[in-house]
Amino acid sequence: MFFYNQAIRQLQSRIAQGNARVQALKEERMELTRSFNAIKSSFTVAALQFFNGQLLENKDKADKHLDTLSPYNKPAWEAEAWNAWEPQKQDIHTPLYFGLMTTPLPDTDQVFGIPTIMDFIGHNKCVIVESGPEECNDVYAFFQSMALRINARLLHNVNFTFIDPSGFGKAFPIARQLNTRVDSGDLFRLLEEIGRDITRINQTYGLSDDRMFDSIADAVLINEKFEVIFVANFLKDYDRRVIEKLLKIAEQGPVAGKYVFIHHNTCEELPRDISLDGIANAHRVAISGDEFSWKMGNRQSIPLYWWPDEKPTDEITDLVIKKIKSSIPKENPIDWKAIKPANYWKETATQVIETTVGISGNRSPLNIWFGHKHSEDSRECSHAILAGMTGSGKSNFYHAFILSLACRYSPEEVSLYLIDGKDGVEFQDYKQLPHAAVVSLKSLPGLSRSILSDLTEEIARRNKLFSEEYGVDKYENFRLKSGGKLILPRILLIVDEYQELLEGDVNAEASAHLRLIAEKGRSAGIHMLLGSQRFGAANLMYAASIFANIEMRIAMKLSLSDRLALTEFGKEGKDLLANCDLPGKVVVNDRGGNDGHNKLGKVAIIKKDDRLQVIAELTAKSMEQHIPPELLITNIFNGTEQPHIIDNTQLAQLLNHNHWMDKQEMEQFARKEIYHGGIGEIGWFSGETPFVFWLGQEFNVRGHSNVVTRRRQRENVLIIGDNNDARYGIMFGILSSAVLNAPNTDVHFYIADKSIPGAPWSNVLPNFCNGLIQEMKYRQQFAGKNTEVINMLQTLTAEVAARKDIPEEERPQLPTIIFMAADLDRIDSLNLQMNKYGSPEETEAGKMLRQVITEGPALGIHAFISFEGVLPMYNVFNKRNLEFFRHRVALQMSEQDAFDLVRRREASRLQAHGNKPIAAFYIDIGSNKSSVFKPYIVSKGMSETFVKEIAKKLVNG
Ligand SMILES: Nc1ncnc2c1ncn2[C@@H]1O[C@H](COP(=O)(O)OP(=O)(O)OP(=O)(O)O)[C@@H](O)[C@H]1O
Repeated sequence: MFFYNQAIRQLQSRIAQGNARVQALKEERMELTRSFNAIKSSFTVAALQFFNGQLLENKDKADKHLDTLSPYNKPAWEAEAWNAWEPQKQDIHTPLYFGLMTTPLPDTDQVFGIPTIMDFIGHNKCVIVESGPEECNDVYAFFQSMALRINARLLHNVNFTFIDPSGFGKAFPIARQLNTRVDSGDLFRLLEEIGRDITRINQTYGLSDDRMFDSIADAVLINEKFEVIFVANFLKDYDRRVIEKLLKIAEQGPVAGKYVFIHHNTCEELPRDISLDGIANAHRVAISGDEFSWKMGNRQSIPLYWWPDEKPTDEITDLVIKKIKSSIPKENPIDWKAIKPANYWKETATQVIETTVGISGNRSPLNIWFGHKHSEDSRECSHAILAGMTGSGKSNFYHAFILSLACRYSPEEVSLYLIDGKDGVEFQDYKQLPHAAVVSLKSLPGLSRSILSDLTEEIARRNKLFSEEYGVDKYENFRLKSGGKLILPRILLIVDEYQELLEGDVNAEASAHLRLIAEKGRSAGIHMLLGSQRFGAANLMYAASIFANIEMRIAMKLSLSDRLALTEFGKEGKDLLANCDLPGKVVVNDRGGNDGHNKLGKVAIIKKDDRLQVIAELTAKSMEQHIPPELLITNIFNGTEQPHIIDNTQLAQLLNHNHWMDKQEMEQFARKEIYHGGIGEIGWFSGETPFVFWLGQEFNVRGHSNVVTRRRQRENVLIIGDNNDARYGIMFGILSSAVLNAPNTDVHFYIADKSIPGAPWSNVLPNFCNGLIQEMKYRQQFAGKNTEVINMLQTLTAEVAARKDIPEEERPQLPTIIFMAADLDRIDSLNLQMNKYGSPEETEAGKMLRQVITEGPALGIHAFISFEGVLPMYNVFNKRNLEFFRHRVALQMSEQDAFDLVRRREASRLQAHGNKPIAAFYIDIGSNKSSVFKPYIVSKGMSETFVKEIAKKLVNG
């Protein structure tokens, strides 16, 4: 019995044990189900289907299903899938594949596996991966994979930061292939920078847990990017400040679009009062030994084994990155919204000129302004500086800025001086812009400097005018006091590549001018915007005083070294600049770079066609509105090219007068200051029948070198030089000017041309005679053959004799005679002959020539004689005949010849800057006035156009 009882008890106990085991198994199963259900919530439908057993039951079906996954979420890096992959816009919120999870199925020897996919972007999550020291490399491999998957997901909208103080970056070989935040080497500073960025983004866009970075409209995000921060071997070589900062970023970052992956090496102990468990928003995984486990929150439940996503091969990494880089950045260019023509020119520049160039932050306008704002604590902003490396979008900035300004303000309000300091032709299209007073392309530094000097003179002129005539001390008060009676626009000087101005500036002239404009420009209503690759310039003197007056700082993408070395912005501005990684992104600060006033924005892009259309509309508007003609003059200067006579704004005044000016009008025009569109020739008295002939463009903005002849002795012109294109260009300029001085009743032409037949320049003078002079019915004679030239001299000497017989008081009525003769040394009978004593003597024909030269000018017959060199000249003239030429023009020649001809060394140094542009020297021996200029070019098409233009305007009116 006892035996049975004992057996029964044993049985009962085994039953109880069995029951307990069944109960335990039941509980285990229930726990398993609960856990799986919990896991389900973070899996996509795709994953669930595997979970439901399909992976095991039907491998084919499962494989098929795998095929439908996008490469982003496909386990393993399959070359085939990524080869076919096209980077394109996608839903950034879909979960991210991050490894394979397996678990042994209860009661079977089968293993169940699912791809794990975590909610990431937009889910306020960070990731903490724990590992022992042995598994560090597995974690780094996993991070590499994550970085590449995230990059493939977010394409150009993400930046990465890799932190690896103990391994000196070894953990992240992929870093060099991705866009990374610039690391100055100071980890704490880097994290501080990220922290400030988070604050700024939260504040700019009003972000919170309910309204996270990813939910802001795409359009607003044009200025911002997601950022993913990978942290290797956490705790080894991380100091306390860094740890605290990092954990804060991990917690706070996701709202502002900054996500952190931390690798926690568990062999390093956390400081006692710091716990990673405190990070509520972490996905946590652990890699320990050969067992991987998945924790849901803090709960360790079922034995799940996590196989982290493997590192992609180098080939796949290269392939994916290459595809991303060559895809077009998904950035939203901002369209330049033109103001409607009906709304052009509605603003006045009395206090400020201000315009929008793009948008900043949460869609507020990004403005650039100059002047004095009485609102906003009465601030002034006189000048601006813009820095951006090549490709940063500087050119587009200029276009957007110039044109939106030109649409808002009429040429009576704003006048532009545009200088392209380097080789660029950026401002080419603005030659037609009615606001452009000066457009200078490919300028030689000397020219650019002269523009600055021009502006400093204008400052002095304006300040004098304001104080003496209006009793005020600044532009704004002048505007108010003058009540619009005197029109004086604000002037804005824009110099691209301003550092070029300082090239070869031994006397620091440019620096001195810049300083003066910087300090004194504001009161005169003269502002400047200097642009360059970087803010400073090596040769800039007085930089401190210049920059102290440049309140507006504009920075686009800068080279790393320039950004780190910046002093023009505070800490905040420098941080913000890290965001300027695409063309058009810009940081603007209108308070001298002070923190708290930076705006990160994007410049609107304006296409070339739109640009040209706006310019055309503005030009048309300037015609309708009867803007004073002197405000519409554009002085064009192209540094390396010869100028065309059409670009001569003084001459254009005569041309645009639509009929020849009468003597009084001419006198008025000639005496008007060059700055106001006149010739600046105060000694012009119409009683002396003066004529003005232009030779070429001076090496300054407004100047056009000219010869003014009067009816006095010695008023002849010599033109010497072996550059025939230039020499004939000068003659062409003289003849064209003559036509503009007076109608056919008042000028006659005698032209003798002995140029080498067939030479390119040989038809300049005949063409002129046959074309313009004939068409406009000027009396003219042309001599090409030797005998014709001799006959011409006879006619002219007879004319001299006849004029002498006319009473003096009647002589002013006689028409002016222009006698132009080229290369007369090619006529033997004009060359000096040796007499029997061996000294050179004039021939008969030579004597006639001398008579015309000596007696002609006082009688209104002026000779314009040209030779290829000083020697050929001495074949025809005695040295003493030279004194009858008050006006002398020389092209590059030897020092000896230069002294002989123009008494100055300059003529031997004309081409010191190189072959282009060709330069010439003019001197008035009488007054010692001299100038260096670029002779006009005679290109056939252009000259004909010009000639036709003259005929059309002056004859037909
Ligand atoms: N605001 C913008 N938005 C979008 N794209 C822009 C913007 N600004 C410029 N880009 C693009 O960037 C490229 C470079 O622009 P841009 O020529 O203005 O730069 P840059 O700094 O003047 O360069 P470079 O000095 O080489 O002339 C162009 O293809 C242009 O279309």
